[in-house]
Amino acid sequence: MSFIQIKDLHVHYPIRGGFFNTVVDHVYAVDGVSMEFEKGKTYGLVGESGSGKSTTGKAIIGLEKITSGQVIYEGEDVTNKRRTRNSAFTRDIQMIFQDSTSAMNPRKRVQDVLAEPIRNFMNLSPTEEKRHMIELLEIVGMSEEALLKYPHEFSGGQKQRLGIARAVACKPKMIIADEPVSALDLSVQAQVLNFMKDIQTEYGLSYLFISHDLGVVRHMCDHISIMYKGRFVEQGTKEDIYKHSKHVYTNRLLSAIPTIEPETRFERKMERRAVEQAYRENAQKYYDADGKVYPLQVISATHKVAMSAAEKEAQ
Ligand SMILES: Nc1ncnc2c1ncn2[C@@H]1O[C@H](COP(=O)(O)OP(=O)(O)OP(=O)(O)O)[C@@H](O)[C@H]1O
Repeated sequence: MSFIQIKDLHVHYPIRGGFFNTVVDHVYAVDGVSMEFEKGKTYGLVGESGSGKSTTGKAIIGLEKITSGQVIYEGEDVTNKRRTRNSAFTRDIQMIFQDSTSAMNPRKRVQDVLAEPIRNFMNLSPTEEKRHMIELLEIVGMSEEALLKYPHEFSGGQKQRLGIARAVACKPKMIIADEPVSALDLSVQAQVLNFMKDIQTEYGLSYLFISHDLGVVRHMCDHISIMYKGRFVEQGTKEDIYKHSKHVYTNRLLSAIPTIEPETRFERKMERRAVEQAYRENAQKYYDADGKVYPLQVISATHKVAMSAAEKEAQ
């Protein structure tokens, strides 16, 4: 049973121009995305740069204005109260970014960074607050001394852990993780990912895991949505996506996962070439959810949509 539903989400950014700086067009960053989240599951959102992944995550949590669509939380429409103080949605849904420190004030010590969500959402005495902060640091494998340090005094992996500590401070139900490990070394990536899995079990968390890397997503996610030009072109379980993908676009992302086995390297290279060729031939077309390819209708300089059902029928 899903506890969050996203219905037909659109985020369009106006493009201004001309002498009077009027709106001349829009960037259709997210263009009709729907998804549902169940408790304790991990959902992957994958696509190449500019496909609209971050905008989707930020729109869900309320950091981007929604042009149209709905966010339903525990049966209630929270579309217009996603960032209101004291709302359950604001407390329960947290976000972490590629560089967690960019979301932390560099002039604040860790104790102030962690205290912020605690003071906003939990009514604790100063002693309880300190105890809670120490517990949070323990959960992310750090000691009490970290409380008096500044964010720049930590390594990349440690900063990501601090970002996670802050995100879980108020026991959220879901974390939207936008490329949480892509700025880290491979070995540190594995540590942070495994750690995220551990706290998921401990807190019963759901994740929306945003990444351009299908290799990382395979490690983490139960359900995967492939995003292309602001829309989902394919959605399914890990099995559906990695074993039975239908899309030329998904195939292209899959073929980009590096292999370390020398015996399959040559076949993979040839496979990649064929997939790349198929993608190039169809790059200007729309990929239907069943894997069929249709011409795009150009409706503005920046926006192209799929043909209507009637037009497909006529094809
Ligand atoms: N504030 C903004 N104003 C105008 N256009 C924007 C704005 N933010 C994002 N966009 C555009 O919206 C589209 C989607 O951007 P978004 O950052 O969501 O993509 P992404 O898939 O997360 O890419 P990346 O992996 O590089 O972060 C892009 O074309 C981007 O240029």
